[in-house]
Amino acid sequence: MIDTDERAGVAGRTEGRDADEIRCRGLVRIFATDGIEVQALQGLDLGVGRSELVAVVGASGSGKSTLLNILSGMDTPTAGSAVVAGTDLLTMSPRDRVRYQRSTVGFVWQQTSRNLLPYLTAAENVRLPLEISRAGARAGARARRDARVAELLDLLEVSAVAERRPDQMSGGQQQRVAIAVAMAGGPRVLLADEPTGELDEATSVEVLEALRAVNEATGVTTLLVTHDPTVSEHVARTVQIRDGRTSTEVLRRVEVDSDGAQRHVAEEFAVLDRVGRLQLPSDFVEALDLRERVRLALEPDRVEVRPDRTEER
Ligand SMILES: Nc1ncnc2c1ncn2[C@@H]1O[C@H](COP(=O)(O)OP(=O)(O)OP(=O)(O)O)[C@@H](O)[C@H]1O
Repeated sequence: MIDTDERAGVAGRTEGRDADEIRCRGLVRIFATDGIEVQALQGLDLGVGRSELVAVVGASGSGKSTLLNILSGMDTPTAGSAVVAGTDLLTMSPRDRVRYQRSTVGFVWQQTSRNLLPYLTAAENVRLPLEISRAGARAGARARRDARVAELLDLLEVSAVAERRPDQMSGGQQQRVAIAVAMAGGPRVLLADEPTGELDEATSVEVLEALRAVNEATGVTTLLVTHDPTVSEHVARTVQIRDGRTSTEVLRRVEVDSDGAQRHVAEEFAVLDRVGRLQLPSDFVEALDLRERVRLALEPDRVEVRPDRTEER
């Protein structure tokens, strides 16, 4: 839970630093169908550091899938910039795109059918990308590939179902095998789209913990998108998208008090973009009945936002 209701603006971090493994700046994606334009992303800024694990949350239609489709190289933004593991996603050639999708990023999707081949066992599903990738060819010896498959299944704690096909596994086991498949090629970035969308609460926690374990063990930069706001209880950084832009961030850390007891502290921040825009949380807007115009005042240590009551006078 959020300990405090005070939401401080953080400048710069979400905007992305040059060293970030995922860096989106002013990302815009406009869809035009039947003469109607939808702005799915409206100048989104996001930076994810190397080896960081970040959850992006947002309501339906907020732009999560659009963002992930761009980061996975399946869609191209209308404007802005997106650089992932040194690859500029706006300028990459078709050949770069194939290489990017095969070796730079790994994906886990919500639907098992998109992650795993139904007629292969867990071990065969994990072995497949190794056999078709260059890394696998270099690794050469079959024994080394087998060792890699065993290592990944062990890391994801699914060794016991190695010889089972997807329909003989639970939903949580299927998603953990899917993470092993995504990690097989040794990607620098792991992208997960609603990886817990079809799972019950307990199994969702199990899959989130598996993603965290993989992130910690391998240092793969991990970004997952979900509509489930409770994900912030399991990851150190949660970024909220509202109307195609990042609006708030929840940062979670462990504090140890003088008696050695551990306490989880979560703080929510408003995101300030490069040109000074921030979105006020809707509950703040409603509480003070803020509409159209507000009054701003610069105090020595803060900026005040007050309702404009001019018309009431
Ligand atoms: N191919 C498309 N053509 C037209 N509009 C689209 C297309 N893809 C997405 N949109 C629109 O863009 C907006 C953002 O969609 P997106 O799928 O990214 O949201 P989301 O946050 O992933 O939602 P959900 O959780 O429901 O999947 C929505 O208004 C959606 O209708």
